[in-house]
Amino acid sequence: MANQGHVLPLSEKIWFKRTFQRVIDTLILVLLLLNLSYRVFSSNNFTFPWFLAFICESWFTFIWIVILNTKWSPAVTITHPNRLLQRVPELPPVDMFVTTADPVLEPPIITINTVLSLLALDYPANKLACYVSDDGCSPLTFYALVEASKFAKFWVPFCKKYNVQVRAPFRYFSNVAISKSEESLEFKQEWLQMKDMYHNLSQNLEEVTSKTIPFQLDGEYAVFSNTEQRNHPTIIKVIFENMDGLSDQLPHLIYISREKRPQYPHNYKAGAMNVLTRVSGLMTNAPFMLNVDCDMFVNNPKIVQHAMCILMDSKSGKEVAFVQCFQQFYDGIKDDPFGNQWVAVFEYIVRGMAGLQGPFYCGTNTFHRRKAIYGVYPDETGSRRNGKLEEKILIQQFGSLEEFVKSAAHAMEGSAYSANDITPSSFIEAAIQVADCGYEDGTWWGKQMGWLYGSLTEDVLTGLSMKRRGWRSECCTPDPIAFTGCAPGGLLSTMLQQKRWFTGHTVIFFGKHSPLMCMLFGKIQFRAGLSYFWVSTLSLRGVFLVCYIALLAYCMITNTNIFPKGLGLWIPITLFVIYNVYTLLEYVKIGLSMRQWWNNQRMCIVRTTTASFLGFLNGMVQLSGLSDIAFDITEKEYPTSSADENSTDAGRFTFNESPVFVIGTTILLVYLTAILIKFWGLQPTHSGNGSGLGEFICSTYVVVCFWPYLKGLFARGNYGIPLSIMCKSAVFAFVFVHFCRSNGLS
Ligand SMILES: O=c1ccn([C@@H]2O[C@H](COP(=O)(O)OP(=O)(O)O[C@H]3O[C@H](CO)[C@@H](O)[C@H](O)[C@H]3O)[C@@H](O)[C@H]2O)c(=O)[nH]1
Ligand SMILES: [Mn+2]
Repeated sequence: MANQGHVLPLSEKIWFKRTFQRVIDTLILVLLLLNLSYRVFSSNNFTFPWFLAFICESWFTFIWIVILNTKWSPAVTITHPNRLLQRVPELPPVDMFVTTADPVLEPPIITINTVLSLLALDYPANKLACYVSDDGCSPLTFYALVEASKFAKFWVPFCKKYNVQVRAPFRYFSNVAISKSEESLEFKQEWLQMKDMYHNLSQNLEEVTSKTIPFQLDGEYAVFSNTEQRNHPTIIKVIFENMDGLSDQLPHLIYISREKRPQYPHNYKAGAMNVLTRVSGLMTNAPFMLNVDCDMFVNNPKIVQHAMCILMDSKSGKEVAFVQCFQQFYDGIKDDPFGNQWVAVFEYIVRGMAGLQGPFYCGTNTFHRRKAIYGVYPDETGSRRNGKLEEKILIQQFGSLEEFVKSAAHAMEGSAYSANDITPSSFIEAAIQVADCGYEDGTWWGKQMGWLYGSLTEDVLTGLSMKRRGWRSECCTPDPIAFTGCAPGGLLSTMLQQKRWFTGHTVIFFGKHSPLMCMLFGKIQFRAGLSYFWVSTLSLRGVFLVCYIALLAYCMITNTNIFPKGLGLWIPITLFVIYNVYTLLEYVKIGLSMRQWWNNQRMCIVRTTTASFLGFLNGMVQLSGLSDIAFDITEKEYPTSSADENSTDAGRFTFNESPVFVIGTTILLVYLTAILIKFWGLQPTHSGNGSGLGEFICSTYVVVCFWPYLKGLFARGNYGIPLSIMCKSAVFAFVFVHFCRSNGLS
């Protein structure tokens, strides 16, 4: 039986044929090139705006080449967990990491739902350990976890007995009703019992949260007294231990709040992940690690088996550093009004990358190979760097705790995991040492290994550095989907999230781990490296688009043109039409609506001019060392029954005084002015070519994209743009228009 497993592959990778898409992709590229050459050869039009347009359009053409390259040969990896099961004695252990950082923005009830879904995975419990990192140092989170582990003793057996699919109780009970008559009486009774227990649990947490002094900080909780979020010693608590190593019990559950001191940078999530890696290295040292954000619960309980099919595949699995599952969301607002669900991006871009050296690391829903995180090269066997496993070198790299260095050496040699007869709690003291904020001083942590520091998108950076060493990655997309999480609730949190990402991308793009450097000096392949430009230029696109949009407005206001007249105009027009029809078809093909397509197109313009542009500026500030940019945590909302009452308005744009709204409002005001100037014939007349149809179509398109802002100008309350934003934008718009007119008339 075991033999059979070796003969049949655990996973298979299939590349799709996409002839039609390739033809259209190429056609669009040809049109873009045609447009550029037209600009070069019609030199009689040569002016500064014409030149700027040429630069921007060259950039757009370059981005199209990046996209075309990325989408050219998509692949899907099919996994066969049933074959894996024939090798049960070989199933490797997996350490599971959950990060949370703020009990208010990330309510503990959400975190414990994620934890419960992990504890209930269809995988031998003695091979799993769940570590929760709490950067909020919150007794509430700890309390919630303790209560959750009590509930888990009933919940996990229930899920396994009835083969429940969604094992995060809040989702399970909100989706499933037991009306079906074919269900057994026993099931119905147990179901009601579980529902009751979960209800009590969440009520209890709600009550505790609402009190000003939730509970006395004594006994188990005494360690939390006199702590501040940014100033406290390490707290590690083993909440549950699978003492006897039984496969049908519960996995270990461990709470960690790493030490924080004001004078030490804590490096946000990357710092937390590195502490988790070290603490788990001491306690369980599993060769694989699963990383999820606190809101990303398991949607497919067999996901570990699927991922192991890829990582354990005897043929190609050895070079895979990480397995990435798509980021998908539950209860996403219909038709994705804020463009934060990324469905088409995962389907086309990430799948496209999967056909090259693999998808980028998205920060959550990822299975890592511990060895790869430790900075080993894929072909290194046993010995590491210079061929020596010298302890001195290892101490320099991994830090001075001997116990940990030994565990790391084991992990790197890939020596068989010895069933741990020592339980996690016997390592607490050592674990506290490696969670110290000074432990990493002078070591390689965050620089050459572990989660890398310096960028707010530690995920992309860390993934790139592994690719640089020659590792690959794979997508794992089983049915049902692996994990689902919580998309940002509104326009503002979406923009702030994306601004953070784009700040991080800017830093990566200009840093030593930029895709270009990885291509030149690392083992990342050419096309894979080029596909990384898709992510890492997301911020730079803001600069070019803002320039282009400003240029168009300039043309309208000063009655000049950047688009050709006559026959030449057909090039951009054809391009515009084909591009839009083509992307629409792409959406329809994967079952998305036309509305969603339009929302995403619109948000692409809004996002790029706002989040990308600001992200770029922020990134520049960070690179210049002027100030450090903080990681703003995205708020996670726990669905309450009152939430869907106003669901019809859920997709409406809401505004507030945040400066992120200034750019959009300014663009809108400038364009409205420009169009008015054109209609009232206030444009200066001169002998040259005036602005024409091309400029007019584009301006209309921009205004249509910012339509929700236009409505915001006249709406009230949350839906209206606040006066202060309008005033600031009006000043900017006035300055711009004035500048154009004084320049254009001269
Ligand atoms: O100091 C911090 C800040 C954040 N987090 C955790 O990091 C995760 C991601 O934070 P979130 O606010 O949800 O950010 P998102 O933008 O939704 O996250 C995406 O983008 C991040 C990079 O910007 C990645 O780290 C994430 O994994 C990825 O899901 C959450 O679990 C947080 O608890 C910490 O542990 N410590
Ligand atoms: Mn998130």
